[in-house]
Amino acid sequence: MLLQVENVSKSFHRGQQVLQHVNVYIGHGEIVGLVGESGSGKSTLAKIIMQLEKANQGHIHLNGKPITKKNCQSLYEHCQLIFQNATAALNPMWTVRESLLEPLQHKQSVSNDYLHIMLKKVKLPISVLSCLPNELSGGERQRVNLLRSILVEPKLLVCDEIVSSLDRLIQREIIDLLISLNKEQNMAILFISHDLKAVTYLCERVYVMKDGVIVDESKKEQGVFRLTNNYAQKLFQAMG
Ligand SMILES: Nc1ncnc2c1ncn2[C@@H]1O[C@H](COP(=O)(O)OP(=O)(O)OP(=O)(O)O)[C@@H](O)[C@H]1O
Repeated sequence: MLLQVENVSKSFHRGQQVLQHVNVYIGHGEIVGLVGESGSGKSTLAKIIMQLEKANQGHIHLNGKPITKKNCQSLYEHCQLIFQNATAALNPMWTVRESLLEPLQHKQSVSNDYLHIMLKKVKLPISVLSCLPNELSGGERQRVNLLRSILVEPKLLVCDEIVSSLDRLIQREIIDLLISLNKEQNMAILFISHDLKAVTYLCERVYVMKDGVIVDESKKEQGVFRLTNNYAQKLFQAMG
């Protein structure tokens, strides 16, 4: 097992229970979806997995080892988070080259050849290396963001609504890119999205969250999820 979220609960200061006894697991190289209405707690769970928020209760295990604030360096070597707002994720003062190389500082230096190969993989021209984020389109920025995360060769990529703000064609390209990265590098993906069509296309398994509770889970069989919970069925039926 790559990632195990065990019995995680979270409430913020106002006392509202945002996550309740959440259990989620992700196998090596598995692509798993997490869906649910706005405010159901998906991003909070992503932040707890990445140790950006502290759970009130429960544990996170990576490769069978508990993750804590103290050993989160190993977490960041193996797990990367990308979120919707690609603009906010990139330093506006840094060129694309600087942004791409920054997470690799503690690793051996990366050759230009390797960087060029990887740019090709995410379908970006070499010329973007000298650009600032504001000189790129939204889709290009999200690709830079994705490349920045995959250069460290993570075992798990947590994607929080990464395609929502992009047009359909670019969404599809990014999703197909995720599929090829999953195949080539056996990189597991936790794909958090409102877009149930994208989730059905990309993910092998899905969790459905409602008001901070995982209400259903299903593997994909013959292209569809076999959901049993009433709410989960309605959610997927609504996608048409
Ligand atoms: N830092 C915070 N302080 C207080 N409440 C918070 C904080 N972060 C999130 N919440 C609350 O937790 C609940 C869940 O938010 P969260 O962002 O996890 O939902 P979500 O399912 O990711 O929603 P969306 O799909 O709209 O991104 C919301 O009611 C939100 O207001």
